[in-house]
Amino acid sequence: MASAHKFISEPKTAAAVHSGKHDGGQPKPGVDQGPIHLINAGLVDQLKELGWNVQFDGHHQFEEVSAESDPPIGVLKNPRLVSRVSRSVADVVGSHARRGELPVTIGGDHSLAMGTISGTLSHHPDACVIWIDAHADINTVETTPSGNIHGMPMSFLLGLNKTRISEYDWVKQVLTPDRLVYIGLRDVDAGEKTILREQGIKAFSMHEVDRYGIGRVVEMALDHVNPRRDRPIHLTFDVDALDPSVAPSTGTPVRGGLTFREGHYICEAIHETGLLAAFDIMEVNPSLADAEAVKATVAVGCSLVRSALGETLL
Ligand SMILES: NC(=[NH2+])NCCC[C@H](N)C(=O)O
Ligand SMILES: [Mn+2]
Ligand SMILES: [Mn+2]
Repeated sequence: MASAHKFISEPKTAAAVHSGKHDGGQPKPGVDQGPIHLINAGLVDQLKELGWNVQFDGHHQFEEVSAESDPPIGVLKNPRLVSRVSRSVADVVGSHARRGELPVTIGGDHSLAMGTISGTLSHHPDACVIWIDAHADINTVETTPSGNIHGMPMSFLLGLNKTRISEYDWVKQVLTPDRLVYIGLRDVDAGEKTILREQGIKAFSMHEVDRYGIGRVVEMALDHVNPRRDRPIHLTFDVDALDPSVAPSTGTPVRGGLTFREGHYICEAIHETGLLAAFDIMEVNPSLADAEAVKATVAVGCSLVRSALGETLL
């Protein structure tokens, strides 16, 4: 079919690996070191071996915002730092996308998705978002139980906050609830459940993964956000979607998660659509486990990126 795969008629060959060294969206130190570990594990060369022309931007040195000059706004913690870092990530991802490259962002905490998704949508306004996570990260200023902004990026992207925080005015409300789908959820706050219901947002929790199997779930997720398979896809993957036995070194682990294969299957299946426009791997925190568990988490982070960028088993 000529029209079905418009977006892939020119296959992408250039990947821009972008390091989101950032921890301001949550309280546990170390998640800003995640990208250093993935790069040191050889990710760039691994992608080159897959045939990609890889440009590594280096570890981004974000503007410093000292804790003293960043008091909470309402309940939001580190609000200026998170906003400024995400904003510069949006610029970087957007400019790579405009050059026809596939931006791969290595986090860092998941508040960065405010930036990565804003960047993707600035170039592909019709893109859809597939969000792989134990958490929905859709708390609003009104519902957040923690004030940690890594639990909130989706509320800003969808314009759900009733309280205006002018620091976040740059986040344009370009995504619509029908172009978002979740897979892997199992720790969703009460306020978030209400939002998902009221906004009619499609979510496949671990319950649906158990019931239908991951193959059917990915197909149903794509049918929902991408019925004609013509929308560019932004795939954002929080490693805590995986079971803690697979990815132990992360800030908010939740038992009962995706298996190693289920996680990789998602990435492989999205690659097969030919529609992948941007990929994020988030929340690897190398300081929360012993050396062996850290190594396993970093390795799985790298292999998820490889799967999303076309590594196959045969
Ligand atoms: N990106 C993450 N790991 N998010 C965890 C969010 C946890 C909780 N729902 C909160 O709002 O604080
Ligand atoms: Mn997350
Ligand atoms: Mn999570």
